Amino acid sequence: MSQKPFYNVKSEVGKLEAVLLHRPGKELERLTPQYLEELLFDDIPWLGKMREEHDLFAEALRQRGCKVYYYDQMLEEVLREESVREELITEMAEFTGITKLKEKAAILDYLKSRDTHSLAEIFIAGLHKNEINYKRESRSLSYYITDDYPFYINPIPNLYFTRDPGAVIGNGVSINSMKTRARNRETMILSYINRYHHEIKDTAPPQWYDYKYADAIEGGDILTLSDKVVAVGCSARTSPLAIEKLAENLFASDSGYKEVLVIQIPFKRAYMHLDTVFTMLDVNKFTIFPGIEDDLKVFSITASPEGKEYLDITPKDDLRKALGQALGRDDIKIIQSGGGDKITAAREQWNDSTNTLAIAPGTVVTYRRNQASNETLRKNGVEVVEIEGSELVRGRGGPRCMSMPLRRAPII
Ligand SMILES: NC(=[NH2+])NCCC[C@H](N)C(=O)O
Repeated sequence: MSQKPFYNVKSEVGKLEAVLLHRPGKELERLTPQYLEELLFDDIPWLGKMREEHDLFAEALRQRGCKVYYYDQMLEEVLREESVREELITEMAEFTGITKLKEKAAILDYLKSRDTHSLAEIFIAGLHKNEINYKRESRSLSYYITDDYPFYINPIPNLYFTRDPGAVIGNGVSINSMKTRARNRETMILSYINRYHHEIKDTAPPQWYDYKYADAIEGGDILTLSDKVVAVGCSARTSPLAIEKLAENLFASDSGYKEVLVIQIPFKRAYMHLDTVFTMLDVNKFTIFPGIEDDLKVFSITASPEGKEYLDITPKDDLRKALGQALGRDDIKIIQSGGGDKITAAREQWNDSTNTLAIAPGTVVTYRRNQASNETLRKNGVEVVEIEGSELVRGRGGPRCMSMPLRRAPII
C-alpha cells in the first residue's frame, strides 16, 4: 500500500491524531417519552446545551492537536456522488420497510428530490410522516384507520456515540453489527462512508467485520490494546459468536493481530459495554468500576497452531496478569473508580466515570461531574482533562463512547 493509511490505531492510549465525532442534531429533538426505551435513552436531553457541551469536547481535542472529522459532513460528501446517493436511498428504503408501503413512490420521490445536505439530515434525523404529501384513497380502509407511529424513517439519536458503530483495529476497521435495530442504521451509513469517502477509499483499508453479519458486536466493547492484541468485552451487546468471527478475520489476514482477550462482564443495561466499566489510561494503567470486579471472566483467543481451522481458547484466572502478558509488562495497575466508596462508585459509574478517553499516554478526557473518580485518577498520576456533560450524559455515555479514534501516534 503506497498511500498513507487512513486508519491507524495500534493502542488505546497513543496520542490521538484523528477522531470521528457526531455533533448532536435534530435527531435528538425527535425523542419523545413514549419511545425512550426503544431508542436506548433514559431521559430527554436539552439539545442546545448538549451542542455547547459537545463543541467544548471537540475543542478540547483540537487544542491537543487532534483532527476532528464529523460523521454528517462525511456522509454529505459521499452523497455528492450520484451512484452512492441512489444506492443508499435504495438500501435505506429496504431497511426501513418503505418499500412495502403504498406511499413508497411518494417517499422515494421526496428523498430523490432533496439536496445533499437535507438528504444527509434525513438519514440521521429521520423522516416524519407529515413531511410527505400523500393522499390516501378515500375508498380504502387505511383512509379511516391510520397507524399513529410518526416516522417513515426513525431518528438515530445515539449517533453521537460514534464509538459503537465502528472500531479501528490496526490499519483496518470493524463495521459493527449492532444489537438493536435502533442503532443498526448508524453502521449501515458508516459502511458507505468507509467504502466511498474520498479520503478513505483509495487507501483500501481492510475490513474486519461487517454490519450485515448476524452476530452483534459494538465498539464500546472493543479495546485495541496494541498492534498484536485486541480486548473485546462479551456483554449485553457483544456476543461470543461475533467475537470469534472477529478473531478469525483478524488472524486470517496480515493484520498482525495474534490474540483476542475476551473480558466477559455482567449482561446488564448499566454496564452495556466493557468501556462503561473498564478503560485504559496509560501504557500500564487502567480504571475499573469496583462493582463488577468479582463478576468478570477472562479468556484468551489465539489462532490454533495447526492453521486457521479453529481457535484456541484459554480461560485466564486473573485480569491483571492477562493484561500484563498481553502487553508484555509486569507493572500493570488497575485503579478503582469512585474513590473507594461503594455508593459513590456506583453513582459515578452510572454517569460514565469509567468511560475515559485517553488522548495521550496518561492523559484522559472525563466528565467533570465525576469528582471522586477524577480525583483518584489524579492521585495515581493521570492527567485529567475535564469536560461538562450534564446533557451529553443523558444518553448514557461518556467521552470514550462519543469518539471513534481514527489515528493514534505510536507509543515511544
Ligand atoms: N460505548 C458506549 N458505552 N456507548 C454508550 C451508548 C449509549 C447508548 N444510549 C446505547 O444504549 O447504545
